[in-house]
Amino acid sequence: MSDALASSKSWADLDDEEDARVEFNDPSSSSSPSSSKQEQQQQEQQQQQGPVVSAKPQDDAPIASLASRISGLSTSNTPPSETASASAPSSSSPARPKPNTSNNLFGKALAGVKSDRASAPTSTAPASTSAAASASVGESKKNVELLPNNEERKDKMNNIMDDQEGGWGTEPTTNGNGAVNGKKKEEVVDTSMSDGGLISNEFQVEVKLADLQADPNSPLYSVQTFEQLNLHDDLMKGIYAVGFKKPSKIQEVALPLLLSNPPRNLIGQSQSGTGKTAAFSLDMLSRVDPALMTPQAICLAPSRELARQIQEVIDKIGQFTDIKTFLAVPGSWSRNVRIDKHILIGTPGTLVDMLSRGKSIFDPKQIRVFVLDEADEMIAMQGLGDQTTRIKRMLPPNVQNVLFSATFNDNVREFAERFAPEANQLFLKLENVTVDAIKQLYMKCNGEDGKYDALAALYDCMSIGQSIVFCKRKDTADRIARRLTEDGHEVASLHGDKQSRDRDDILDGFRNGKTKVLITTNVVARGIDIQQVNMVVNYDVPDQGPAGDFQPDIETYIHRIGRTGRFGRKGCSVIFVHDDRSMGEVEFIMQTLGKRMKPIDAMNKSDLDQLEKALKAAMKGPN
Ligand SMILES: Nc1ncnc2c1ncn2[C@@H]1O[C@H](COP(=O)(O)OP(=O)(O)OP(=O)(O)O)[C@@H](O)[C@H]1O
Repeated sequence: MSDALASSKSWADLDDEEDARVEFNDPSSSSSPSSSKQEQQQQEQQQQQGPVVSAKPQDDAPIASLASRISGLSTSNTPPSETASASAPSSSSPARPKPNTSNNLFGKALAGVKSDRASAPTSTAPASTSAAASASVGESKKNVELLPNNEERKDKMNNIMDDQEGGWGTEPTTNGNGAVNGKKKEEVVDTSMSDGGLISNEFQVEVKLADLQADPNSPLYSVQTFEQLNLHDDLMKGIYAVGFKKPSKIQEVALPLLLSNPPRNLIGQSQSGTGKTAAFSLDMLSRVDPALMTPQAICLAPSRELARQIQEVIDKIGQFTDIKTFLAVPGSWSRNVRIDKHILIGTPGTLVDMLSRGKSIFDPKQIRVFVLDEADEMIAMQGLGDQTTRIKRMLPPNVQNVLFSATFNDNVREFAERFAPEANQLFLKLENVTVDAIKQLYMKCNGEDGKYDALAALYDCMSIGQSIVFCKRKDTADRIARRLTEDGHEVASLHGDKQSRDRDDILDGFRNGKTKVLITTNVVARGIDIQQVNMVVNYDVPDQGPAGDFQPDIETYIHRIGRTGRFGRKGCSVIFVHDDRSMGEVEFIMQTLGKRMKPIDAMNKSDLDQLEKALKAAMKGPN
């Protein structure tokens, strides 16, 4: 294939697609929006408050200093000299912030109940923009503005492609302790959240985390223990119950920032599968007052599947508290019934519906914490941003806004800073955004039809553990699922045109291991955490749709491949290339992320053998 970006017929054919941002419809079918136009007009007529201004800046220097010692993260409060300094581990702990028990709004919350808390930091240095964070923005600007076809890109591509010799299956791993391939293992931890929960998985995967969490270069590394994070005893019991031994980097750095008082906004970025959910869940669980029987925290997610998953995590970590959760998704609530649970987890359309009924479902003025998971998607102008902003305007001005995602591109980042003013900020440098344990491959296919043949050839590999195949369009997902089934393979398909109940059943079937291969759209590209997924196939290169000139959608690529390689596990991703344009797009992704992808041939036995070996190794965990 040539380097040129010749547009192909199959590409031009996509022009008539409806841009749903999340997934693309078969043009002949209709989609069902979560709130009707009429209801939206009613909601728009409602009186709305001005933009939220949040907590005053305060001194987070000890925490910023902690962040700066841990490689990969930069905070808005980190002086340049510290950010540039070594990433060596330190045994010293930062001063622990103390919840402000005199604060009326937060005084009775769980965070304030524990008596033996350390003092809060006292100085009042204002927040500043991190030099390291700015540097990473500059870098990403430089990369993202370019599409392939210039000299700089070619040079960079040559460097990336030159680096492709050698095997890619099971190379030995070393860490800061000198352990090689797990020889120094002390403990075996099963971190499966599915264990003992609503959904149990017969396909248990064991992983040894001790070495990874002792490696300063790992996003799972921390210098502290959960015990040092000043959490309530009942939440500590929950953490032990789910099997967490040590916080990840994002948990260790974000939690003190989230829990300090007065509450302050936070924008947090961390790689996929590094434990962001537990970080914001612990914040919400710490801040609500169990004695007050009304919603006090809202967590929004872009899909019902992710909202359900987050609810499950909160319920498990909060199982020793009296805090109750409510799932706010289409079909889960009644117009006549007031909600008396403490934490709402839901999708924006449903929350808009609920709030359009004034205070009859719940009183928005009681909300203290507003969390956006997958925040870049939730505030994106072309995405769910409208609804999210409308919800926010109905909340009290001093609500704590918490925005988490694995990706924040430059545009979204600016918007996030306006959405969550004066926030503590934790951003990754572009080169750290993807998880190294995910082996990224690309596969040349013989035209659009050849993609199906390649997928069928990969089936045996895909069913070694569990796999997710991402398509651009819902009808493609259905079509290839049907063909694979007719060809004797067991697969399920999931997308937004399915009934809610069916969607739940299909994902549960996949989560508990009954289905090994899930063919889907971007509806589960983000957030879904199924640890035994060891392979992701990008059947179609993700693109930005008509609004983005069909350019490659780097963020979606990162989230899709992030469905594997969760919390220290290994995984493989394969992206299909079927013409010059898709090749150019894959090169662009490699260039932007600075990561090589190895070519692999579905018809080459040796390649498939290697893939099989890598996938089997990935099933056993990181070691
Ligand atoms: N401290 C910990 N120790 C062990 N396992 C953990 C810890 N924190 C989280 N996990 C596990 O790591 C997995 C990934 O966590 P989570 O789903 O929160 O990732 P995430 O950062 O939100 O990813 P994404 O960006 O894809 O949404 C989960 O299975 C969770 O149970």
